[in-house]
Amino acid sequence: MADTILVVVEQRQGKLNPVSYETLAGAQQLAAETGWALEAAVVGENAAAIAPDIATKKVAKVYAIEGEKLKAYTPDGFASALKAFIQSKQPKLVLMPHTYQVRDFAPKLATAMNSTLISDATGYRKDGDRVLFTRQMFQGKFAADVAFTGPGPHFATFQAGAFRADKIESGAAAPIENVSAEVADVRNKPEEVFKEAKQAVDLTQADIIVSVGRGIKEQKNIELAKQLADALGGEIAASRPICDAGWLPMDRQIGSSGQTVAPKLYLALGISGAIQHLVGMKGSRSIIAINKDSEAPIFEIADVAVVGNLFDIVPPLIEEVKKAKGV
Ligand SMILES: Cc1cc2nc3c(=O)[nH]c(=O)nc-3n(C[C@H](O)[C@H](O)[C@H](O)COP(=O)(O)OP(=O)(O)OC[C@H]3O[C@@H](n4cnc5c(N)ncnc54)[C@H](O)[C@@H]3O)c2cc1C
Repeated sequence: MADTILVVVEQRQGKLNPVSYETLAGAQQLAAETGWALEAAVVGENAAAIAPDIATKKVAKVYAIEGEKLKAYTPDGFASALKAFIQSKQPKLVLMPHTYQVRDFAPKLATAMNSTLISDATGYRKDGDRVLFTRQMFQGKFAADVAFTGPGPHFATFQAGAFRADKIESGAAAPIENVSAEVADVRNKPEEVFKEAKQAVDLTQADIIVSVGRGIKEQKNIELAKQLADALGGEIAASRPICDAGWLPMDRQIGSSGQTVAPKLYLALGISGAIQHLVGMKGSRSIIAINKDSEAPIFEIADVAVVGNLFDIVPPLIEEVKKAKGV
């Protein structure tokens, strides 16, 4: 077995899913700590068009795996092509972003290889020679460090926000190898690509998020946070109690049972910082928290901690943002 980490990045319809960069950043970190080589693979139609971008990200090699039976995504097609490829390369570890598509085919792939998948990991840690993967248990009440046993290749997926995409290192253009996929029978009939309901927002793509918690007190006060989000050109989001109360739609919830985000700026208004919330936003590049309780746990991860009453702070803040933007 080669001392190699293989990252399978995700492309859909010729576009790289940006969470792939986060997984690559995590894999680069792990490769640096273990001394293992890092390679990447892109699968499906247009893989060869995506590969050059990945080749600039400090990887030793990129494989573009294409084939007639991979033109449309199917779990059978992807699992079969990757099984043949991974069997031929024998990496120690295969890492993937925990996307809808990956959750669809990765269990099948790992099982087909008599291997194990640790899914939705929020990070990893080295323990001597072992690499432990951290994942939530019991609906986010506990975080467990999980280790692989038995021979590899082993499979793990990383949650969105587990690593920061902007930490990815670039390198000299790595060689690209085009691989003609070996695909066994595809039993699935490709359907239209899954899209979330139209009204659903994809907060993972937002640069700025203003998030409200129970400190906002009443539904009518949500408007204040919306005004701040609008002034900043950001999206509004919330902690679970706000969505449970129906003050904002469920697709705006951040946390272990909501979305995981990593915006450039996360502004938390009256959010205490329960672990179930933190796991959904701790990867944000910059966190500003406004809370009247100086002991609020959110301050442990905040870059800027503002202790005070949000109703005193937010209205003048909106005015200052508007002034600075010349609105
Ligand atoms: C299985 C499970 C899954 C969960 N999943 C999620 C999830 O996905 N997302 C999530 O968010 N939670 C989740 N939770 C709930 C989580 O445990 C917390 O209860 C929740 O995050 C708390 O929300 P909050 O911070 O808005 O409210 P609180 O904990 O009540 O905090 C309100 C904060 O506002 C501050 N405050 C009050 N008034 C003001 C004011 N005027 N100005 C400034 N600050 C003020 C207070 O000091 C306090 O810190 C989950 C729980 C469980 C058990």
